[in-house]
Amino acid sequence: MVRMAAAVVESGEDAFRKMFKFYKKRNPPPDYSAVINFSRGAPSDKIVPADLDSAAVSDVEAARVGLRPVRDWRAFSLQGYPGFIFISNPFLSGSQSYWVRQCLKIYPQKPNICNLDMHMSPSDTEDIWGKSVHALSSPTGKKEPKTLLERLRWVTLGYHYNWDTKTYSANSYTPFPADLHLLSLQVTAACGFPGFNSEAGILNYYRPDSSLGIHVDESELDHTRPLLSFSFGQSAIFLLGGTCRQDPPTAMYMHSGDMMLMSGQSRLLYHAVPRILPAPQGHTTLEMEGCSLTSSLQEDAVVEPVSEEDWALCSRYIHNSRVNVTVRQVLGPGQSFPETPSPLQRTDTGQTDGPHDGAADRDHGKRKRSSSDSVDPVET
Ligand SMILES: O=C(O)CCC(=O)C(=O)O
Ligand SMILES: [Fe+2]
Repeated sequence: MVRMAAAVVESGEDAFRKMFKFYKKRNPPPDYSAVINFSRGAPSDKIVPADLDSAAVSDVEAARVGLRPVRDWRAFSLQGYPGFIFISNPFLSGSQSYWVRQCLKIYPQKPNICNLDMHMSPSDTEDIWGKSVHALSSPTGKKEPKTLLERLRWVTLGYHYNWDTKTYSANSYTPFPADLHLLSLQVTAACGFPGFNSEAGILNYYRPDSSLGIHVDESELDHTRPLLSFSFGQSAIFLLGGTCRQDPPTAMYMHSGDMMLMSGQSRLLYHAVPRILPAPQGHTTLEMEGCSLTSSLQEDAVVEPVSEEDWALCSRYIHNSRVNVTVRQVLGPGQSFPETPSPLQRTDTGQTDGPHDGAADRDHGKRKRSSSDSVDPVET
C-alpha cells in the first residue's frame, strides 16, 4: 500500500520534471516533433485562433511602439489553457532591434537592479554596456574574461523582485521604463485587458546552455491582471504545465518577437524554459532583419532607429543568446502592500536556488553560482 502510493506520487511528481529533462538533454538531442510551433502552419485541433480587440489599439498607437496593426497579428489560444494567449511576432520589420537595444544597453542601467549588483559595487555595474563594448566588438581570438554583458543574468524594473523573500515591496521601487510600459499597455489592451499598469519587470538573459526552472509567478498581489512576456534573440522551448506540478506540460517554441499573455486560469500555471536553441532555418532571424526600420517613423514614435554601432554589439550578443522580458502588474486598483509581506509568495520548485538562479544563472549574492548557466531541477 505504502509502496504503491509512493510510486504514484513519484510518477505524478515527475511528469513536468521528466519533460524538462527530456528537452534539456543534449546527447542525444531530444525529438522536437511534439513541440508546438505557432509561427508555422495551420492551427491544429489544440491551437485555436484568439480573438483580439483590434479597436482597443489604433494602428498609429501600435506603430509608435513598433507593432503591426492588431488586425494583422497572429494570436492563438491553447485548448485546455483558458486565458493563455500566444502572439506570433507582431513587430513591424526592423523594430525589434529597438527593444533588443533597450534590453542590453538601457534597462541594465541604474537605478535598475541586476545580478551583478549582488557582488559588485554600484560604480562597477554602472555602465555594463560601455564596459563590454570594446571587448565584445573586437574579440582577440584569445580566451578572455567574460564581459559584464556576458555575465548579465537578470535585471529587475519597477518594484524590484526580491529573490530571497520572493516578494515586492513599496520601498524597493524605481520608475518603470515608460517605453516598455507603453508597449505592454497596447498588447494587454489588444488582449482584452485595458488599463494595465506595468509595475514590475524581470529581464532574463539566457546563454546557449541556460534554462529556467519550473515555477509559478504568484508574488504579484493581484492575480486578475495578466502576466506579459516578450522574447528576443534565440529561440526557446517553453513548457506550460498545470496548477499542480504533477500535470504534464505542453511544449512550445518561443521565437524572437513572440509574446505570451498568461491571464485568468492560466495566470498561475507552472512553467519553465528547459532549452535555448537557434532560430529554425528559414525563420527570419533578427540579425537578418537588422536595425533598419522599413516604415518611416512617426514623429511621436517611441521606437527609434538603432545606430549601426549599437546594432553591431546587439547582433553579436543575440547571435547565441536570448532575452526574455516579463511585465507584471503587482497591485490591483487601490491595493497597497501589506505591512509585513507574506513570505515565499513565489512558488519555486525543482531547483536548489529557485527557478531563476538556475535558469539564467541568477545568483542572489550569498548563493553559490553554478559553473554553467543552468541548473537541473532538483526535488526540494
Ligand atoms: O524566459 C521565459 O520565457 C520565461 C520567463 C519567466 O517565466 C519568468 O521570468 O518568470
Ligand atoms: Fe515565470
